[in-house]
Amino acid sequence: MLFHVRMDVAVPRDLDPDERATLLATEKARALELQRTGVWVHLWRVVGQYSNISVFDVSGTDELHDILWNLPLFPFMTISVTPLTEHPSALSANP
Ligand SMILES: O=C(O)CC1=CCC(=O)O1
Repeated sequence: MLFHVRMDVAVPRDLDPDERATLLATEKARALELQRTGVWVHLWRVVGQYSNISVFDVSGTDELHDILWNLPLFPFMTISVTPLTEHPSALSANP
């Protein structure tokens, strides 16, 4: 199942700089790992915002919830999820 996910990031400004660097590095490593396995299909920065738009390809809501809940940045993100299905006019639906 495909899900459109928006993550708005708000890391506290007073977070210790070393902690911040470690947090972001850990998040990046996890994001790269999930992209390499094909689960995190798209990861785009929203222009001018500390936000991303992502597409995940997972077995269902439980897997997606588990992935998002365990992201290192999860405590500092507001996340919104939209389930996707094939559009009848998409090329993929009209071979
Ligand atoms: O910077 C972000 O948008 C949050 C984030 C998600 C994956 C990653 O590496 O950073």
